Amino acid sequence: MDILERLKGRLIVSCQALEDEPLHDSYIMGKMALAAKVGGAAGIRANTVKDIRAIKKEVDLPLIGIIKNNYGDHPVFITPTIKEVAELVEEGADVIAFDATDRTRPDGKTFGEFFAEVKTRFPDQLFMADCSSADEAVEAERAGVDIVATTLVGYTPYTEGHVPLEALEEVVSRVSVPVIAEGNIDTPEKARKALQIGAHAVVVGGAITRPQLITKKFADAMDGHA
Ligand SMILES: CC(=O)N[C@H](C=O)[C@@H](O)[C@H](O)[C@H](O)COP(=O)(O)O
Repeated sequence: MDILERLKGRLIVSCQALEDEPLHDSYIMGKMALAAKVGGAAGIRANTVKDIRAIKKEVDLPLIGIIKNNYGDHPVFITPTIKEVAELVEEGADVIAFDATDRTRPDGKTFGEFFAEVKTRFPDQLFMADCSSADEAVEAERAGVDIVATTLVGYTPYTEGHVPLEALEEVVSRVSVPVIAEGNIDTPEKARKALQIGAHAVVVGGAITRPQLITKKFADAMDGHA
């Protein structure tokens, strides 16, 4: 069965902890991925070569790889240049995701220029476009990506406050490639709703793998009762 077929209608768990997060450790991300698999996840999304290697030791699920790289304070940081793409191809990531927003990248390229170069160099690789709007998803499809995702809805200045599931609905109505719902899907109900809207699969991160955020939800809800 091909990768997209294996992910259809299923949950993908994003296992990420950046340097400033309590669980920043590749061993822990490997175990998070194992816990996700035991719980029924069909795929994993992971950041960095180190984490991908640790996760592959624990699970044999389809993997969406990214490399978050900060070039100064440039706002495009999810797999921003072809250098990070090449590293992920080398690691054998099943799908490679990258920022596909309508913003110039740290090396001065537009998304279109970046992806044309990527596709020429790695014609057989599956690619997923992390978008913030339906217009960007349409543009990414036109450029030739295999999957579009709502990962960055609300994270660009021009989508601030946009509701992820509403954006998903618009994306689904305007593209033909599979759409992955990702970003602020923080309840099982929202995940199911995303599939009903027409998402091919759903990525959940923080609500499963960032315990500091989960704890805060409880602590906040209990505030004022001590
Ligand atoms: C905006 C950004 O940097 N998003 C990142 C993309 O890889 C991750 O930090 C998110 O955790 C991931 O997209 C899953 O989303 P959520 O954790 O909301 O379920």
